[in-house]
Amino acid sequence: MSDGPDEAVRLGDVTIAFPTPGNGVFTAVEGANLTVAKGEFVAIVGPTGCGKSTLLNAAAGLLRPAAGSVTIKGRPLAGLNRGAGYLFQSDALLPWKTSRQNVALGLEVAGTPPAKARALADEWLARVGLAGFGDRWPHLLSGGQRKRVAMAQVLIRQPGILLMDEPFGPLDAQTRLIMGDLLLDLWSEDRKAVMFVTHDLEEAISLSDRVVIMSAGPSSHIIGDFPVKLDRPREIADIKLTPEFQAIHREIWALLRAEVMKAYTPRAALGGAA
Ligand SMILES: Nc1ncnc2c1ncn2[C@@H]1O[C@H](COP(=O)(O)OP(=O)(O)OP(=O)(O)O)[C@@H](O)[C@H]1O
Repeated sequence: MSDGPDEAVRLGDVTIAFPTPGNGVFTAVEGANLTVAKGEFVAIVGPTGCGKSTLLNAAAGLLRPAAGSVTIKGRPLAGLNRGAGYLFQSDALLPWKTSRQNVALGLEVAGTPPAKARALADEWLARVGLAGFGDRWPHLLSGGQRKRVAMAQVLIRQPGILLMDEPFGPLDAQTRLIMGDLLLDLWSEDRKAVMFVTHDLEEAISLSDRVVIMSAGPSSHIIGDFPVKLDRPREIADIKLTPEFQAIHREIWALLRAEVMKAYTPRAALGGAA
């Protein structure tokens, strides 16, 4: 892959450590390498607590690596990654604002005249399947509807890269499928780069162009990088039934399973310190 302009984000030999009580240090991620090209949808999967969110937060500029580099389109990231849009497990809807006001907020803060921001918010609400819900308060929306508003809130700002951390985590299985299809529909319109953290391997494969696997922590790093050559456009429920999907699932699970087992095995049993 070429350097710089074709890259949305590159994490080069990134190490991230957290202070622990008593002047200790906990190295969550060590020497992680990951490049996401423009237009590429990359899923990051790994055992619980391995450092997926930590890596995403480094790409967001929310965490500063102790060693290594984060570059955005070839330029070193200094401070927050302002070209990124974030979607987390819990949404950031303000309860005292309507759906329309929540979606328009980012544009208004950036200086778009309120009337224009609200008109664009209505357009985005329609694109996420919530036409006519502009006056609805967040507490009157279902979990899936709130997630749609949150998606519109992020996408309306036309981010260069989407950083998603288990965005559909709290939703029921059917709603997750529907939201995955919606995400793919919206993504296919202009193919932004996406870093998508999930613990769900099926979700990772069905959405992405590449699945990267992190080792069990601490000092987690990337141990597998699998291209997903499934046809697009994809209908998630259908694609999961194909032999191609099942073959790649088997291949990745063989690696991931071993890491998941390590994450549940006491360190002493692995020969490390207790
Ligand atoms: N601010 C912090 N201070 C200390 N330790 C932290 C901090 N943030 C994360 N960690 C630790 O770093 C490791 C990686 O955490 P992280 O949340 O990135 O994992 P994850 O793979 O996203 O987990 P999960 O799948 O359970 O959401 C964990 O052991 C966690 O306890």
